[in-house]
Amino acid sequence: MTRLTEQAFELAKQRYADNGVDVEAAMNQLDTIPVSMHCWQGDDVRGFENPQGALTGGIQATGNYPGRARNALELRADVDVALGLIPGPKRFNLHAIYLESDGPVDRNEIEPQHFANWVTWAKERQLGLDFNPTCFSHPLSADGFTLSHEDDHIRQFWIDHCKASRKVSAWFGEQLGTPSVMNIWVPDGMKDLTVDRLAPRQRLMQALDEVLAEKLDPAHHIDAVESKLFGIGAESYTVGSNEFYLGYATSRQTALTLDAGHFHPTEMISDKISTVMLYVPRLLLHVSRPVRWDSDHVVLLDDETQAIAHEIVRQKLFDKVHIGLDFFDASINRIAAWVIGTRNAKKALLRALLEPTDKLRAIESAGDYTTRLALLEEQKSLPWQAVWESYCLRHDVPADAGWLRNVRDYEEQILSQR
Ligand SMILES: C[C@H](O)[C@H](O)[C@@H](O)C(=O)CO
Ligand SMILES: [Mn+2]
Repeated sequence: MTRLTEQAFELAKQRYADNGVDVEAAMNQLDTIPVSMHCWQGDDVRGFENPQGALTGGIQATGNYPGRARNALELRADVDVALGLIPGPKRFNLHAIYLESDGPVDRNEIEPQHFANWVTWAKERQLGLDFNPTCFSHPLSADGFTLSHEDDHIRQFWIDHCKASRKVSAWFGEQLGTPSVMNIWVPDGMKDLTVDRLAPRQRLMQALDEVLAEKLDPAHHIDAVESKLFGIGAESYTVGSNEFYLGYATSRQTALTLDAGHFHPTEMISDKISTVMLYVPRLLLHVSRPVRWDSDHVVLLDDETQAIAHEIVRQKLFDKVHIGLDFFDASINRIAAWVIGTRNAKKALLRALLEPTDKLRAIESAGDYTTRLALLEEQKSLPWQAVWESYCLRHDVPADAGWLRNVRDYEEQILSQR
């Protein structure tokens, strides 16, 4: 730590202490909150099953920035660079299409062995892994339906894929000593006016029940379900709507996934956390940035990211909320995208931890809304950046934008050769 950074940190510590905030305690708490980085930022959601195939399911990675990872070795090398530039605890989130195998393996036949290299890699880095069945980019999802498909055989194929995925996920948890959160998202929906909006939902409910029928050890595996408003090509009807999954997760007591891009543009997931936590045992967050639609832009340190972090911290949901990221930008350096988005999620958490919440609560319950607003606004300019820099340096990662040099060097030496 340079003398200047040290001095800035000491002054910041004093400033926060005057405000009733223990900076060391905040930093220690931040050390207990992992952020799960998603594999799919590294290769535009292509995976290794059929990387040349189209990305379907109503999601899109736009841009053609050079150097995307083309295989698991490249993806692991790339994410290693990102991991080394982000302070504090991290996890890694895999989709089923990121399997490794000598020959073709269909989705309903995936097994833990196909992810053995990922587990070895995660063990070496003391990372927890999370998982997702991949119910898109496959010939049997081409007509827009998977778990809610009318055709029994196709529906069963996706049920079997999700069941096989649970086995992989539970194996991750067992091997790594930390539960894998497995998120089920299906793209099922219709482009245009839909007459029977009920039957696909009945089928989805039954299919999910079949997927979840086997009880798995919660120490190894957690089931989560993710709703969505609409997808490209499924603008008029989404089977797995918010109401569908809120009801499903509540009645089955699974975790509920809230993706920041999956609601109407003025609806914020930060405001949903306190509601849904009254009914579901756990939440998985897909922290993302929708620009006009579910565009999955890189996460910023913006009002909504901050509001999400405030909710987690103010309600002390550390053990009940799993923080995952879900963005994929192919128009900029993909490693930089990971670093920017993940550092921002962590900055937001740190800022939330530096809030004198009890004091603000007391002011609020005394009805002094003037002071509440004044203090909330003044806090934004307190010297949290000095705390962030010290936190980074304690974790041996660059404190400022210096991390970009590492990414540029890697780009010059490795990515530009791809
Ligand atoms: C690739 C992800 O699983 C996917 O983005 C899903 O979580 C989603 O948000 C779809 O819009
Ligand atoms: Mn998502």
